[in-house]
Amino acid sequence: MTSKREEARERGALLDEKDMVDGAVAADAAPADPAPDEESEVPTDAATTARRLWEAAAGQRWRVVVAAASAVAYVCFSLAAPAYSAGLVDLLWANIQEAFAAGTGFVVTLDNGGTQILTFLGIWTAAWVFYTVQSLVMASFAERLNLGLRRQISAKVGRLPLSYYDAHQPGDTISRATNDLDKVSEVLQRGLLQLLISVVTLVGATIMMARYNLALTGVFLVFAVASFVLTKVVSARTLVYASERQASLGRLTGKVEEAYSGRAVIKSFGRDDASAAEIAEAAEAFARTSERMDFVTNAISPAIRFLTRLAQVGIGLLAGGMLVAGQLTVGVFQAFFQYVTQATEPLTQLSLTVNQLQGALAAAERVFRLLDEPEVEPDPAEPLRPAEPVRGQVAFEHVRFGYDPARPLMHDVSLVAEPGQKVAIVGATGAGKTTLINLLMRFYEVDGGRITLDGVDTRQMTRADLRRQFGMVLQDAWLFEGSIAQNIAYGHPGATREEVEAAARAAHVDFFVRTLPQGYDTQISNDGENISQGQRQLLTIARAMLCDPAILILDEATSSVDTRTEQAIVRAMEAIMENRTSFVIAHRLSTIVDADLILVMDHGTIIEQGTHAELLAAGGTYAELYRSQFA
Ligand SMILES: Nc1ncnc2c1ncn2[C@@H]1O[C@H](COP(=O)(O)OP(=O)(O)OP(=O)(O)O)[C@@H](O)[C@H]1O
Repeated sequence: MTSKREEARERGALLDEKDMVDGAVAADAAPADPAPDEESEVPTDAATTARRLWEAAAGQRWRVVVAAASAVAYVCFSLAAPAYSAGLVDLLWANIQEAFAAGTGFVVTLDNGGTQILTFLGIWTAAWVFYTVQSLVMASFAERLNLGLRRQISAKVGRLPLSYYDAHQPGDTISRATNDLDKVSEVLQRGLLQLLISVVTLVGATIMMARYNLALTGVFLVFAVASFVLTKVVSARTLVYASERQASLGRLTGKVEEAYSGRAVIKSFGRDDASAAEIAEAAEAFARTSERMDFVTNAISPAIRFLTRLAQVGIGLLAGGMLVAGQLTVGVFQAFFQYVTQATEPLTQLSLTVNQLQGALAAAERVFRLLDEPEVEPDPAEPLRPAEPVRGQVAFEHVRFGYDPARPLMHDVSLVAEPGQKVAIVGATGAGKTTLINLLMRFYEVDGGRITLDGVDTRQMTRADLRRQFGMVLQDAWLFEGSIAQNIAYGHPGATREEVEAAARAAHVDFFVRTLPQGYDTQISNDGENISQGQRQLLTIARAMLCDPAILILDEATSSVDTRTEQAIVRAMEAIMENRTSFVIAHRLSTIVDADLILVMDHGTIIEQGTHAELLAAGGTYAELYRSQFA
């Protein structure tokens, strides 16, 4: 949607020059920083978030159970392999020595160690199979959970009130359905079971070591505790740096987005250099935080590896002595080393995996926060409908409203638009013209009083029923990617080509469409950038024509179109208003002198209402405005 500032910039006669400049400068200076706690890497309530994720996984939980069982089986087989290899190596060693003593060569057969070698291979194959099963099952679990959450988000955004969108950047909401869910999925796939595997491996390998030799295990444990403490300290720093990096990335993308969307304003105010400098500064900050983050994460693994190598050297020296003294066999010696290697791997992983899990829980928490946002009031269970055909009588009865309930904007607005009347709304920028329409369409709910359509309170109708009675033609003519015919038929997808063309003719846009090489099949790209502002508006008039609504809301032609197009728009609007109640947000008083009712708004309230002649005779604000424009 075009921003208020852009709309204000485009408007003509009633626009205050100073507001326009202020608005544009404000656009330039608007902060785009995300709220710092929005992208936190630490969940505020990990237990609740984990429980909710578990609840969200209803129907999929068996997958976690299967994956966890497979993971444990994988660890058991991996731990069994070195122990089995100890016996195998000793057996082979004994057989080799025996063969040498007998002066015969040694050839492996099924009887002298071959069966054991095959069994050993079988153990590793089983470990590999279980690892593959857990990866596959966990991947499908994570993606299905994600799909469910993504569906919930997609349904949720339709139920969020517009006030939510006023208070949140679009990027934030999109980020919930993309980055955050991706993070949850990735960590669930790799992190969750990795944690289980790490813990079970560490404990299991240590027990196996202890079965062989307590002294050597003691040496290992000393180094293990030292590595664990080191990773803990480093991972705490990583969390801080990760949050800083995330925040600086948010600032950088915010600045780039701002520079992109505001490029015209930035250029018109000659602020290119300032904007580029801000981006460069944000990029510099991002590079600095990334550098710190990368250094810490990259430095930790070699540091831990150094410690584990020290452990291996220490254990090697000790175990070598024991081997020579005959306290250890060769098989046990090598098996012990395999356990040391198996147990040190989780040590480097553990703290970082915990960090990742925390980050994923924080991401999931943000997703749940979005899902918990208050929704629009549900439609009534037994909705009312105005009698068909809808006549189009609209009444505001003592309406009270404020975007922020603490700061009321409309105090007591009453008006009646009789069927078929043309109602013009005038007032300076920010007077509340759009707000009146927002309430009429129930984009926002009134705080007091009521609005009726043909005598039925609009809150007793479903929003869809209510909005079906309205056609809106806004200055911000929204077109989507598709053909011109599809764009015209947007509110009436089943319309035939003849109906589309008839609507286009009535909206005086048929001639223009026919000049295009592909006519009605011309594709509109990138929000209609290949179509001029005036033509876009004519297309949206044709769109409204095709729906044939009882009531029309028109935002009058802008001053940004040429006189011929403007005349076409005025003619099209006159045609579409015929025999319908219409609300016209007027920017030029010349076009509304024939209105049946003129509402003059100021500070959210209707300060005068009547016909042109009545208001002129009253000699109030309208009369003054009219004289200032036509004096
Ligand atoms: N979504 C919103 N959230 C909070 N305040 C808003 C919102 N939209 C408008 N306002 C405020 O409500 C008041 C009336 O705004 P409104 O958009 O109705 O004026 P308008 O007469 O249509 O102005 P313009 O001619 O510039 O479009 C203004 O003070 C505006 O700042």
